[in-house]
Amino acid sequence: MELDHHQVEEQQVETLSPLDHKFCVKDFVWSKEEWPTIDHDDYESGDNIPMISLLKVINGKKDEDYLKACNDMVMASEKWGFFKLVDHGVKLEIIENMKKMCNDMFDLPMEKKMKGGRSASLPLGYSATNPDYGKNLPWAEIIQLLQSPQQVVAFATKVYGDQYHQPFSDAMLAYMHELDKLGMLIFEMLADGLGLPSDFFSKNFKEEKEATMIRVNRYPKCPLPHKCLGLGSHSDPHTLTILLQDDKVGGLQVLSPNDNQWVGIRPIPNSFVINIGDTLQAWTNGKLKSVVHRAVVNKEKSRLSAAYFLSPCSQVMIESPQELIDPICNPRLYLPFSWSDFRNQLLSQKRILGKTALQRYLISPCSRPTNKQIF
Ligand SMILES: O=C(O)CCC(=O)C(=O)O
Ligand SMILES: [Fe+2]
Repeated sequence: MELDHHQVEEQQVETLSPLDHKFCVKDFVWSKEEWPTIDHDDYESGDNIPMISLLKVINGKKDEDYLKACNDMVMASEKWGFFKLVDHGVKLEIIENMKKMCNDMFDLPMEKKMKGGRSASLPLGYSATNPDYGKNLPWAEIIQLLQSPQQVVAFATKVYGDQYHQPFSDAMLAYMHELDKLGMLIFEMLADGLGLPSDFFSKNFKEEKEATMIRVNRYPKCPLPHKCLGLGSHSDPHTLTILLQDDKVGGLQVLSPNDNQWVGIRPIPNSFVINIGDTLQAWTNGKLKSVVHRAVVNKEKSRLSAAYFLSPCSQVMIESPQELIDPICNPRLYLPFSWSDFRNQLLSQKRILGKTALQRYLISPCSRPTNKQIF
């Protein structure tokens, strides 16, 4: 028998309820302005977002093919803030193993997962929905971990115990190691495409890995997908995001900087979606765009995504290079800031909706164009 709307809203949501509180579907209903306007599988308009292959790049030669791919990356990042990456060189086995380990963990009973539950002061570990969000709860379970091996092992040990944490820990660390390498290649390609020294970005990521992190989201089936969101509209504050979308079930939507319309990104097996974070937007004097996106849910299938957020060492100063500045037609937009200052500010803000985090570093907010997407 079909439930009516009211009965659906009153249903309990076991998979997203922490131990001490039972949520109902209605607790996850967002305010009307945020309701998705296009379905999770409406992808046509997103097909314009460029797809870049690294097939001819992985050999390491800086030839014509390499430079073309670098320019394509820069152009996509200027226009969309997003591109799709195929032939990326990360072994399928490493990706599949990470997905399996995360799915297995998400499948555990809540008491077990909650042994690795995040605390109020530190947003790392497991969480059923995101308690920071208050009114608009994300329809998602989340595992959020720093890249540091000690932290991964400590988390996995809390959930699985000393004897059984290894498969999870190894899978996560192997995945993050590969994504780090891929991230450095993308940074070098962006630098080459922008006419900067090749290591302009990548040299700042070398020693300390404390700030780089992974967020694995699992969005269960949702009985009310038109009023709920897996993840509300946001831009990623970090430098670069390497996102593994579910390879079958869509849900990632990008607010097109070109016409302010939501566009869905089609799932492509064995690909990554790359997007520019706020920090890289500031670092490139606004040339590369950090663009607002969100995750929508659906009634039929659960969906898994894993976002790897690359961040520089904490003391690195984010300051646009002279090459990207022209005092007359392209003046400096942001005050230099350290990643640790920005990160501390983000942690204190708890929840960032839309795209506001960079504003405090703007040199002259009033004289800037009023494009909501960019500033
Ligand atoms: O699930 C998705 O596709 C988007 C995830 C995302 O944007 C994030 O974790 O920051
Ligand atoms: Fe994101």
